[in-house]
Amino acid sequence: MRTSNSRSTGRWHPSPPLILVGIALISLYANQSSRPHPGGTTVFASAQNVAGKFATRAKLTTTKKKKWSFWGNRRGEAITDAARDGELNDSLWRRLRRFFYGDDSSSSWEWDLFLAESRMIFVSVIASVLCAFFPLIWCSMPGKEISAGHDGREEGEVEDLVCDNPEQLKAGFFQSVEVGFEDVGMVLKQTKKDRADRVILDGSIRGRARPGRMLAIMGPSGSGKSTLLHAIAGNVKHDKKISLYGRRYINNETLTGDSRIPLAFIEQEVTFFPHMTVKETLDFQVELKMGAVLKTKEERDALVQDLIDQLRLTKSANTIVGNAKVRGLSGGERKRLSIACEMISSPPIIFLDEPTSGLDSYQAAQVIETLRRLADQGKTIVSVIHQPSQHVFQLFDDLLLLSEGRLMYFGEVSKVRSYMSDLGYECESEVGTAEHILDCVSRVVGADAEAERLSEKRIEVIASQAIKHTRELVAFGEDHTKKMKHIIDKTSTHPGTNVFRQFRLLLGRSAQELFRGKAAIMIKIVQQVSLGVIYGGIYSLGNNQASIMDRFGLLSLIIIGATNMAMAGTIRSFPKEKAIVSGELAASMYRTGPYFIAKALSEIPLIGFCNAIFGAIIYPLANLQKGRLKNFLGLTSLHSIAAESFGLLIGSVAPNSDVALALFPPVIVLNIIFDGKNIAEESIPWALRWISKIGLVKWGFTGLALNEFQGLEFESSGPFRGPVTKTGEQALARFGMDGKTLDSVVWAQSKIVVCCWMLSFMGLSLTRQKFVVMSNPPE
Ligand SMILES: Nc1ncnc2c1ncn2[C@@H]1O[C@H](COP(=O)(O)OP(=O)(O)OP(=O)(O)O)[C@@H](O)[C@H]1O
Repeated sequence: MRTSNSRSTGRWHPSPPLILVGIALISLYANQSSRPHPGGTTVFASAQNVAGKFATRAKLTTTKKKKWSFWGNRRGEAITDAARDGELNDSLWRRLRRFFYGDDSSSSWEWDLFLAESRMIFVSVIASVLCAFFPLIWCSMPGKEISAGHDGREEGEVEDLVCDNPEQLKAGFFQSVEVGFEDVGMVLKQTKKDRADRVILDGSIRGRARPGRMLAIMGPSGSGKSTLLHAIAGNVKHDKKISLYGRRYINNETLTGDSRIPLAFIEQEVTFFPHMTVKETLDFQVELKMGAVLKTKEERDALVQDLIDQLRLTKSANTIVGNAKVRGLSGGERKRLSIACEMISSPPIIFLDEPTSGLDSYQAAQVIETLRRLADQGKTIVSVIHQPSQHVFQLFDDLLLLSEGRLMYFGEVSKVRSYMSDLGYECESEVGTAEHILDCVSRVVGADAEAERLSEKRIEVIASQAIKHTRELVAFGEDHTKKMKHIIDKTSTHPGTNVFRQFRLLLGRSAQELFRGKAAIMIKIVQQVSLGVIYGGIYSLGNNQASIMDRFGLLSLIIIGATNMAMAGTIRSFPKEKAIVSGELAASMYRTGPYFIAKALSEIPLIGFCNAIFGAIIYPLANLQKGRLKNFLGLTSLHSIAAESFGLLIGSVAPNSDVALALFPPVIVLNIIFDGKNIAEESIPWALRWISKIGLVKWGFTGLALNEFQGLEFESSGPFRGPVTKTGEQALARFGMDGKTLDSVVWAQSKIVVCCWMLSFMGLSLTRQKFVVMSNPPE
């Protein structure tokens, strides 16, 4: 544990990977739009190219070893000179004119080219601002601070406690931890002026959780239990309508409002990759979290076995975790597995939000007994618990009782029954304590008015007594101006192992999940076979004039179908995975880059296999051009990868699966409209032309059309559709595909894949959870 008196500024800084993503995107854009020497421009050169577009000095290096230097807007002239000298090929000029003007016929092209370049400078500046500085702008918006600065304290009063590695958590300051809190309140501001703000926690809440003890937070539904648990942990999700205040202490030291206590937080719903066994899940997490500390496999295996034994998971060690669709662990075992995962770095404090929800009484007792054993080892345990049995209730040491956001009791579990009796709310002998106290603090609604009034009065009495009682019981130092501690837990921002190991582990997990999901694989195979048979049964391509239209129709259907399947599949499945991955990224188990690459690579074999099945059926049945099957498989596979990346992008930026699914239809419709044959490039409105450049369907269709039509010859026999077309090249010219090459298609699809990954990476980074900072309680 390091300490320092410097206070962190707490502003978000654009991380180097994000800046690189921005630069790379602009470079790709530059390469796409102004490549003076196709194939000769390096990424470095295009990055410099972009710098030139920012009206700064730029040098362009080509493989021809020619060097040009020019200043800002002289670049247009330089390109003009180069073009005059024959250095600049004609297609760039055409592309520039088409992109910016919609035609390429003007003869005053030198001046126009200069204008076009100037516009590109403008577009590039906008793009650069959006790509590279958007994260900075976004995170600088009000409420985006993620660290110190909101507690109203002077500089120098805060001491940073920097925790660098998991071993440090166990030593020193965090070895044996008491967590205290007082005057905790939360108000939900209403946006409509005529409505009063809603009090969720009333500011009367105080208590402490001590090492070796278990604190239960109880209360009727909606009383604020989960909110309080998150508020103490520093985990309340950012919402500009929320105002949170209070004070928190660790071992009697005051914490800053933005400190997140280094604890294990086990949420109500924990999701795992369903096809991994208990042991595989723990192996994976132990290696990622503790790889740097536990260097040998024996050490890691020993920790995994220890966790399995402690959490009583021995019998199910080789059972898959499962989920609602796949049969696996029982609910209680899954809960204990989630505790085991959180115990890997041996945190001294464990917070749990309703660990027994959805479990039968036997399983609930097993989970709480497990927690009891951990408390007996010296851990500090705080758990929200809902209607516990008497046995489970008695396993806890302390109780914090809430009703309607107000404190009703804080103290020992063993004393609460007599405490309520002393207040005049005697419990009948046959009623359990937990049941009785919940009855005491629950408002009667919908019964007769008298019962409602009495329950209201009872809550008032208990609440006012609780404030007095707790003030006597829980007192923290009154000197609130003393130095505060600001916890910087670097163990939660740095993965425990290097990127190559992260990549290897993530690749293994993705592949395992994919290939063990036999039902999903079967569905994909059946889809491919049925589509192949349907298309093959309808189309039988000959060489007459009508076969030209048939070919274009079939290829278009193949591409639209492949786009639909790949994109929709990813959009449906990724949000579920994102829930797990976001948690793991937030816990900094690994970086986003290795995750994306591993995910994409793991899917390639299955994509290739499915396309091979489809190709093997459709090719002979539909009588597509012989000798082009290999290219066909490569192009459809690349297209599926691109469509999956696009789906990944939508899944990453969308806040939930509903939004992701709502985005799918407009995206696919736009793709189909701009697929290269539904609207002529010249007729596309200027502002929308970029869509056709990044159109998935367009590039996929172009690729298949080039592969199929090039080298084909058609008979002059009917039925006729317009003038006689003799060669495949003439047919391609109908849709403006003459002069295009398969290389350009592969290049464009690869750029789409890379851009989608990068944007998904940014999406995941930007949608990372932020938390509300606790301010000082009002005086
Ligand atoms: N961010 C928020 N925005 C709107 N309402 C909120 C927010 N956080 C909490 N609330 C409201 O505060 C109240 C308390 O919620 P909380 O989840 O803490 O209750 P609880 O006691 O844990 O309930 P349960 O036992 O049913 O889970 C609820 O009415 C909830 O709707």
